[in-house]
Formats: sequence, C-alpha cells, structure tokens
Amino acid sequence: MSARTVDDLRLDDAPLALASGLLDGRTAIVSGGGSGIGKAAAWVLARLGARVAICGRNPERLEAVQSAFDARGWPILAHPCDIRDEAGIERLLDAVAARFGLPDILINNAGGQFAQGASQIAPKGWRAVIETNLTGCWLMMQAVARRWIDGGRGGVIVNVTAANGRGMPGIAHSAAARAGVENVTRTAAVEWAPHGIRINCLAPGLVDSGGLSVYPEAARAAFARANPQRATGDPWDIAQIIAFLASDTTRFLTGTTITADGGGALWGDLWTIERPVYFSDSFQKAEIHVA
Ligand SMILES: CCCCCCCCC/C=C/C(=O)SCCNC(=O)CCNC(=O)[C@H](O)C(C)(C)COP(=O)(O)OP(=O)(O)OC[C@H]1O[C@@H](n2cnc3c(N)ncnc32)[C@H](O)[C@@H]1OP(=O)(O)O
Ligand SMILES: NC(=O)C1=CN([C@@H]2O[C@H](COP(=O)(O)OP(=O)(O)OC[C@H]3O[C@@H](n4cnc5c(N)ncnc54)[C@H](OP(=O)(O)O)[C@@H]3O)[C@@H](O)[C@H]2O)C=CC1
Repeated sequence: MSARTVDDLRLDDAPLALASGLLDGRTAIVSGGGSGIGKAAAWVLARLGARVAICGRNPERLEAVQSAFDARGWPILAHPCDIRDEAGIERLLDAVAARFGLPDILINNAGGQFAQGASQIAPKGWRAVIETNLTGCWLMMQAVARRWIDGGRGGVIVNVTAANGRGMPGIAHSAAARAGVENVTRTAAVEWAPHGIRINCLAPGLVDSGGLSVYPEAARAAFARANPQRATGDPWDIAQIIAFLASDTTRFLTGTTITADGGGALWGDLWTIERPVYFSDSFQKAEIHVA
C-alpha cells in the first residue's frame, strides 16, 4: 500500500487497522459502493465481519463488486438506487430489511460534482450537485434514522464529505453542499442522540480514485502537490477511517468531522479548474485590472 494509487490497491491483503471480527453480526449500507472509496469501504467492512449492502446508479459496477464478494463467500446485497429518489431509497431499505434486517451502519459516500468556475455554473448544474451531495445524503440519513427510531434502536452514520475549510475553488456547488452536510450532521447528532444514533463526517482531501478522471489534466497533475505530504491519499486510507467511525471504537464521537487531507487544510494551493493567472507565481500586481 505504499504507492498511493488506486490501481495498486490490494483490497484483500492490505493491513487492517481494526481487529478482524469487530463488526461481526453488523449490517452496513454503503452508498456509491461500486467504485473508489465506497468500494474500498465495502471491502474493509466485510473484512471486519459486516454484511454489506451497496447502492449506486450504475448496476454493472455494483454487480462486479457483488461477484467479488460472492467469490469470497461474503454476504452482500447490490441494489441500484439514485440517492436523489426518496421512493428508490425506501425500496433499497426494504430490500436490505428483507435480506439482512435493519442495518446498523450507513456509510453515506455517494456523491460527485463537475469542475467549473463559480461564475459559470448553470442553475441546472448547481441543482444537480446540491441534489446529489446535500439532498441525496440527507434523504439517505433521514430514511435510515426514521427506521431506527421506529424500530426503537440506534445506529451509526458516516457521511463522506470533502475538505472544504478553505473553500473549494472550482467546485463551489460541492463546497456549499459538503458544508451543509457537515452542519446538518452536527444538528442531527444532537437531535438523534436520545435514540442512540451517532453521526459523524469524514472529509477527504484529494484521493486517487477513478472519480478524479472528471477533472482537467492540468489540474490533476497538480493535485498530488497540493498538500504538505505532496501526495494524494488512496481509497484504502479513507476506508480505514470510515470503518473506525462506524465501529464502537468511536462510541464517544458524534457530530464531528474528521479531515483526512494530508494536511491540505494547512498548506497547499488546490485548483480543480485551471489555476487563474492571478494565482500564478509569475503574477505581477500591475496585471490586476481595476475598472
Ligand atoms: C485545500 C482544499 C482541499 C479540497 C480537497 C477536496 C477536493 C475535492 C475533489 C473531489 C473529488 C471527487 O469528488 S472525485 C469523485 C467524483 N466523482 C464524480 O464527480 C463523478 C460523478 N459526477 C457526477 O455524477 C456529476 O458531476 C453530477 C452532476 C453530480 C451528476 O448529476 P447528473 O447525472 O444528474 O448530471 P448531468 O445530467 O450529467 O448534468 C446536469 C447538469 O449539470 C451541469 N453539468 C454536468 N456536468 C458538467 C460539466 N462537466 N461541465 C459543466 N456543467 C456540467 C449541466 O448544467 C448539466 O445539464 P445539461 O447541460 O442540460 O446537461
Ligand atoms: N476522490 C477524491 O479526491 C474525493 C472524493 N470525495 C467524495 O468521496 C465520495 C466517493 O468518491 P470517489 O470514490 O472518489 O469517486 P467515485 O466517482 O468512484 O465514487 C462516487 C460514487 O458515488 C456514486 N453516485 C454518484 N451519484 C450518485 C447518485 N445520485 N445516486 C447513487 N450513487 C451515486 C457513484 O456511482 P454511480 O455513478 O454508479 O451512481 C460512485 O460509485 C464522493 O462523495 C466524492 O465526491 C471527496 C473528496 C475527495
């Protein structure tokens, strides 16, 4: 696991931070479990003993993970679902209930965005990202929490957001959505604590998953230099922290956000679109055009 690329992932062999068997008897739902961070999370949770249900829009990706789990004898449910569709979420939860019973863990990982300057984003694009990264995440957490509350039992939610503390130049819609998820997490952590529901966020910095292919080549080339470690993380790094947050090891942790970004919140200049000349090393102040 030293080379931090998704191609090098050895999901079966990479060392686990937590004791195997820690999640024996638990059921976890992982949204976006067919690829990248969600797929790695599904693997970690299964290796720790959990039964796993994965969802996403693309059935082929889910089926590939299902086949891999079947080959290992790990219980899995692969159920296509768009997290923006509340009726679809109810069907997902019904399918999980029929197969495994009420889930114990929700990993709210599905999400994505496109890179575009803030002044250029069309209303439809803004709504698509907010619907996915904020509303979709919310619909999932509310639907699962309702079932826990109705069932008189608690559970654990991990919301995967993105490191947004210094803003996210080039993805303003996602920055707004992720900040919203982090705040509703703090709110729900208080409101749902009486029901034994714990909820936290994990905010990754740049992680070398297939999802990065949507960014311009020039921006991608600079990603690995945009933090003090001068490296991207890999999905396994993030998956281990997801499992940590999902386990009873963190039973005293709720309403918080863990940032895993190689120190990018402290140092580094990240652009998901082409870096404006204003921010280049060669920029001279006289170049500023003041009307
Ligand atoms: C220091 C700091 C550390 C910060 C460190 C953190 C950095 C974070 C880096 C994050 C990395 C990742 O998340 S990597 C993983 C990300 N994976 C992805 O992003 C892939 C998934 N992305 C998506 O699925 C899409 O982006 C998303 C829009 C959300 C999906 O929605 P839909 O399928 O409904 O959307 P579409 O139908 O495709 O498009 C809807 C509209 O959105 C707009 N739109 C869509 N794609 C567009 C594009 N490329 N360019 C312009 N506009 C676009 C158009 O208006 C579209 O309308 P029309 O014009 O009518 O078509
Ligand atoms: N890689 C990175 O550098 C970072 C990633 N993140 C976030 O981490 C999460 C995982 O990303 P990553 O693994 O890197 O990238 P991927 O693109 O591989 O993963 C995104 C997953 O979300 C699913 N998804 C997207 N939209 C929906 C939807 N509307 N309904 C259901 N599923 C959906 C996708 O499946 P499908 O397309 O089949 O629906 C896919 O499996 C995302 O929320 C991402 O934004 C945050 C910070 C940095």
